[in-house]
Amino acid sequence: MAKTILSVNAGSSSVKITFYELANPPSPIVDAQLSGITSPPQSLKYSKSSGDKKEKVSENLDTPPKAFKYLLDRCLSDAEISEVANVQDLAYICHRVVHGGDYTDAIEINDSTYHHLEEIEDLAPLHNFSALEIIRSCRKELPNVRNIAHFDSAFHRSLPEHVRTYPIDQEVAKKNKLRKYGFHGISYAFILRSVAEFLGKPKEDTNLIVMHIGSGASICAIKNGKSIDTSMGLTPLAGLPGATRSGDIDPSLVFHYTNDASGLSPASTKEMHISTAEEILNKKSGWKGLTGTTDFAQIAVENPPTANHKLAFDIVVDRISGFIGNYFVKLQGQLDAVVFAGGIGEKSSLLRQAVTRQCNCLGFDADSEKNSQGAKNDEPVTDISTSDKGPRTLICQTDEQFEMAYHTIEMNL
Ligand SMILES: Nc1ncnc2c1ncn2[C@@H]1O[C@H](COP(=O)(O)OP(=O)(O)O)[C@@H](O)[C@H]1O
Ligand SMILES: CC(=O)OP(=O)(O)O
Ligand SMILES: [Mg+2]
Repeated sequence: MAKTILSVNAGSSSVKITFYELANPPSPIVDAQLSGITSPPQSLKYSKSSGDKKEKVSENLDTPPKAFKYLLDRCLSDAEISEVANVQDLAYICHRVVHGGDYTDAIEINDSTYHHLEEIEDLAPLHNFSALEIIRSCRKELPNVRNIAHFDSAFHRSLPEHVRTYPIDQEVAKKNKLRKYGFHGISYAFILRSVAEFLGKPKEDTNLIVMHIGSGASICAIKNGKSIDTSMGLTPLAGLPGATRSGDIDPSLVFHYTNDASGLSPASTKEMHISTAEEILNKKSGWKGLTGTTDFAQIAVENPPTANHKLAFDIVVDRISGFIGNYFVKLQGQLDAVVFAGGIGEKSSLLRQAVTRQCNCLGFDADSEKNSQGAKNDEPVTDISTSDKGPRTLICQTDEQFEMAYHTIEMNL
């Protein structure tokens, strides 16, 4: 029996798991995704070679660990895919861990690396806590399987010092590890490889502005295959607004919003401590704070249902365009392509249209017909540019689970 590899991607609004045959490149067997974790009802998308289907979920799976357990049981109990039924054949479980602190590459989890990850959990409690809980349960339930942690922050190891440093007292900054880390790096690594291949260029010669726009949204400037700036910071709160995250605001705002900004949020638990300010800016802001919905498909429509829906759309377009202008300058206009990715970047033609129109003066544009047709089904990269000249406008169907499986095999552990 061939060995298998499982990739687990616990995001802010979804958990996605994929089983692969352990081969180079890894070949997918089954993929199960649960979305709507922050806004019930949750829905399950289940895909294998015989086709895709959507399934209703009757249990309330409102945390990533609950969703992971449900998805795993769903795959393991599928009699049609005998390849994954036997957990003895599972060689690796790859885990997406958003914050990797100073780690610059993926690592195998053992007692010592696990404890180190627990120590840096406080840097991003809202993100790392769930991933660590999933890792803990895998180590306990499947003790013979090797667990590999892949970090969103690792891709940004190349950020220049003047970009990653905050202008604050450097003694405090060093002691408390306060700097820009950046996230969505597993996705950026997949996109860089796929786009460089599509353009027929070596990664080392490729310059891109890439948007990963999903429930969490960020943007990255890639120069000669390396991240030179990105919009998220110490935590995934900085930069662009997200489904429930404010993105950049004046930091003083929190003290005017609530008198109790530094108090413990009622959402804190014995194991996970978060302040009221963190809770408000991470969970109660973004387009949910503006409109009440976390679903961007209800906001990116021709006729928005309320003025606040239109405002939310305009804010997102404005903030994205601002970063594109900034990164265009940092790349000195030497740009091969502008890339849209992530749940929203890949699916919302309206968002792509509005952003490319706003940035039209930089020499790239989207063809309205190609843009409305969107990403081609089985192809990672689709070109939606208007002309053959200038930087390409691309959609990339990013795949963090694949990237983790691919990189695990590449690491040759
Ligand atoms: N057709 C669409 N138009 C606009 N937004 C969409 C569309 N389809 C899905 N989305 C949005 O994509 C987001 C989820 O993106 P995804 O990258 O999967 O999120 P995450 O990984 O952060 O959980 C949700 O906000 C959802 O509403
Ligand atoms: C880093 C981050 O925001 O991740 P996600 O978009 O998956 O929530
Ligand atoms: Mg995601």
